[in-house]
Amino acid sequence: MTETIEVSGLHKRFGATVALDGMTFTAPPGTVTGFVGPNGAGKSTTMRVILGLDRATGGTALVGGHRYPDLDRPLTHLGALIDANALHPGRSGRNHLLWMAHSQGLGAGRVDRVLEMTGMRTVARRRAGGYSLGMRQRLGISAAMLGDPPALMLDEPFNGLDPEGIVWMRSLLRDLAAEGRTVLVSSHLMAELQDIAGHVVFVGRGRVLRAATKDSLTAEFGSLEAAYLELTRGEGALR
Ligand SMILES: Nc1ncnc2c1ncn2[C@@H]1O[C@H](COP(=O)(O)OP(=O)(O)OP(=O)(O)O)[C@@H](O)[C@H]1O
Repeated sequence: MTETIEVSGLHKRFGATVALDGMTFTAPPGTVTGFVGPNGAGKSTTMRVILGLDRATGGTALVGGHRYPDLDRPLTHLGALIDANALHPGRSGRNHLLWMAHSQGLGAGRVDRVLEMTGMRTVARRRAGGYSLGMRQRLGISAAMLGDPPALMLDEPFNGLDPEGIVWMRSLLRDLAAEGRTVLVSSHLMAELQDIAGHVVFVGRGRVLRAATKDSLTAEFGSLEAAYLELTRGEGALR
């Protein structure tokens, strides 16, 4: 079960704004790949293009060699957490997952297993509208894990988690990568990635500034935070 996430030469504009300007990198199996850069660098747009939610004007985005929209039962190839708020507030967390599972030919047993894995079992029958951001993030991870996919792509998964949740998320991501999965994680929190990332892709203004192993970056700059500050200097203007 290995599925590499590969983006090559992605271009995307929103009107006059260039969101992606030749974005190219690979997230390999068996490691956490950190995807980092200032606000507006193009991280979320890249993830949305990979999922087929935004259409690039050029380039390719492949999961295990295939375009995500072409995959049969896509949740069994790539699990994604893009927007933890994308929930029907009146529906329970469990019903939200049951509906997703059904669309992929997966049963209620798998739903209960992922709810257990993310610590959501006891609150899963409550209305999702009453969930804290941390609970919504955990439900989003549950959804991403539904199809037991070999690749995961998570946009800011540490957002809204309390310290216990952050420790839990770190060890979950580390374990998922240790199982051989591809784990692509965007974050602004270099301290969270320092311990768990094997590779880091730094981006700014829609393209890659540097992609390297965490060890080589730490050897060169001292820490990921120092690497971030050096590599993204001047790239941070909100666009
Ligand atoms: N739907 C949209 N309409 C117009 N512009 C957009 C849209 N989505 C993204 N953009 C613009 O594209 C650029 C890249 O945005 P994107 O959200 O991909 O960056 P990001 O790296 O994820 O930022 P952040 O760290 O703030 O989440 C920004 O200039 C943003 O304003």
